[in-house]
Amino acid sequence: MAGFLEIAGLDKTYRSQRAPVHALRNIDLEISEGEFVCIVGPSGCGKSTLLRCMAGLEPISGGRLALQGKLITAPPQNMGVVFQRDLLLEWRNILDNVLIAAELHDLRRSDYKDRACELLTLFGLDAYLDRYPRELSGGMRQRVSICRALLTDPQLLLMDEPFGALDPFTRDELNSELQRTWLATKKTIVFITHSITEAAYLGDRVVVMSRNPGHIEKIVPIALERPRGLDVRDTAQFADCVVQIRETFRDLGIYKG
Ligand SMILES: Nc1ncnc2c1ncn2[C@@H]1O[C@H](COP(=O)(O)OP(=O)(O)OP(=O)(O)O)[C@@H](O)[C@H]1O
Repeated sequence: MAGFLEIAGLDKTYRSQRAPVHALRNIDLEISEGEFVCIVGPSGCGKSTLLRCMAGLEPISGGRLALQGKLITAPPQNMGVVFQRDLLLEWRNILDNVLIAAELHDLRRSDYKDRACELLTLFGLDAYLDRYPRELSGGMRQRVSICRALLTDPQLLLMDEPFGALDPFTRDELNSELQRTWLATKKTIVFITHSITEAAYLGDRVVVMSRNPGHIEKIVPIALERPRGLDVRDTAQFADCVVQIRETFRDLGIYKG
């Protein structure tokens, strides 16, 4: 479905007692249902701002932002969000942490318990239902936060640097798991990352952003077959995609390597 998520001429300026900050300028982006879109860009180019606007957590200053034709003015029901910090509640066990998503949507916990267990099993955490967050590794904690975001079966999943704090092995593992989940469920995913390789591995398209103020510089389609094994990253086709993205940053003077 074309135009599942529509962003047209979006502008965002933060206003406070200090000088206004023009964070986003004239963002145009149409995302189809079931698409996996990655957004990559240097620090401060407005990636998180854009995601928070999509999540209805930040008002826009101009332009249009709509999900399935409905303007986004508050967090939509059919959306899940995963942040870099897992935001788990330390005093709740893993199952109860996942079930928070039902409580937040005013849904009955008992109706979602089976689904929570299914998701935790899918992510290899079935032996940890009654454990507490402090007993889990960083990768396991982030898996729990993905299960929480998926609990109410949202059509749209927004992910802000979810694997940025993880070691490279765990990050690879979660990249594969996320792709597998996406292929099985065909959710629409918007995924923010600082890693060009991660973006090219996961995305159907990679949106390349630049700053001052934040804007879209280029959109690179990634025509690699699915499912993608991690070794796709060793292919010439993959290298071509990475070079296209990296060259954009080099031309902008952002990437000097
Ligand atoms: N609440 C806020 N009030 C004022 N300015 C803000 C606010 N949040 C972000 N900004 C500014 O907006 C711009 C974009 O910030 P944002 O966090 O969206 O960038 P980013 O690309 O996600 O950065 P990073 O990759 O470092 O997380 C920056 O100049 C930042 O200082």
